[in-house]
Amino acid sequence: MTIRIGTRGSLLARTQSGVIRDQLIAAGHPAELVIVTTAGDLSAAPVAEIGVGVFTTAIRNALHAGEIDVAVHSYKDLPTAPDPVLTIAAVPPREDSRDALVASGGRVLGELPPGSTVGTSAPRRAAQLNALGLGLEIRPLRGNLDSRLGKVASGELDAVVVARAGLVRIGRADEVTEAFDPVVLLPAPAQGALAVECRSDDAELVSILAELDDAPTRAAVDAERAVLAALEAGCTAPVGAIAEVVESIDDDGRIFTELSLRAAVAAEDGSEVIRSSVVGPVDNAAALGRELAAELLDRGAAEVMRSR
Ligand SMILES: NCc1[nH]cc(CCC(=O)O)c1CC(=O)O
Repeated sequence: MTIRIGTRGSLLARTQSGVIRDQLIAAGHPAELVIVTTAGDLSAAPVAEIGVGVFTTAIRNALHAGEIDVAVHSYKDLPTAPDPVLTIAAVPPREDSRDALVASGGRVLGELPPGSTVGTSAPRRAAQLNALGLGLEIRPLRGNLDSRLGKVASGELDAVVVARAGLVRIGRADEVTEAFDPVVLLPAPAQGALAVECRSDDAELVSILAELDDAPTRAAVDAERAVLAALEAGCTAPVGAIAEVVESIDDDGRIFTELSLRAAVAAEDGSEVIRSSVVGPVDNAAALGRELAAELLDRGAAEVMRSR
């Protein structure tokens, strides 16, 4: 039986799903891609308007209906609410989580004069860019990566900000003019990670896919998404979060691993940014995320998010 992998039709989606297909085939499991058209592919409106799940609902529906066996999602596009009949059977090793600038003339952010136009539709990116106080003009941006980059090449925009992982996957990482340190621009929860999903009752497939899972990436993403869920925010919220498994040394000089989590909530005009961080056990990642979200809420995160 050939495993049918549902994917969006964009170059990015087909490429990342193709990697999973190839890994399954290499492990002895015949697999093929099935293209599924999603609302996000049919509309050019900002995601904040067309709603959460625009890229993933149609693919999940195809899984529910048994038209496909596996879905490969960009993890950051998945709503935080779990689907009752589906399971994320694998979170493969994460690609670069950083946001990246692609600017004309090979410029880095600091070389863009006030008034420069920077394309992004993510409120999170707009908020954090505005908070830098560089006088940049943030412009809406949608569409596939190719058309986004085209707006810089054509001169319509001075720069765009996109996920570096996407450019790596489609082989265009060389066009990045600056990869942002998370201190400057905190990425979206789960940015750069994939979620490989199937029906929970498909036990054989669950165990086949589990071979592709990377435990440190899963822990990081669980923590980041728990922040988002606890803030009751979605993928279009002005919330950034990044977690990493790090090595620490205890009082007796023994090395052990911990999960380091940072998050930020920003007002869209950049007038306020609340940042916080926490370090804790790797095996309770979601609890760490909830702990950090509670601290952000204590410090006024709900008001800051509402201000957009
Ligand atoms: N919201 C669209 C989206 N979903 C996933 C990626 C990039 C790849 C990733 O984060 O895994 C992108 C494009 C972008 O944010 O620039």
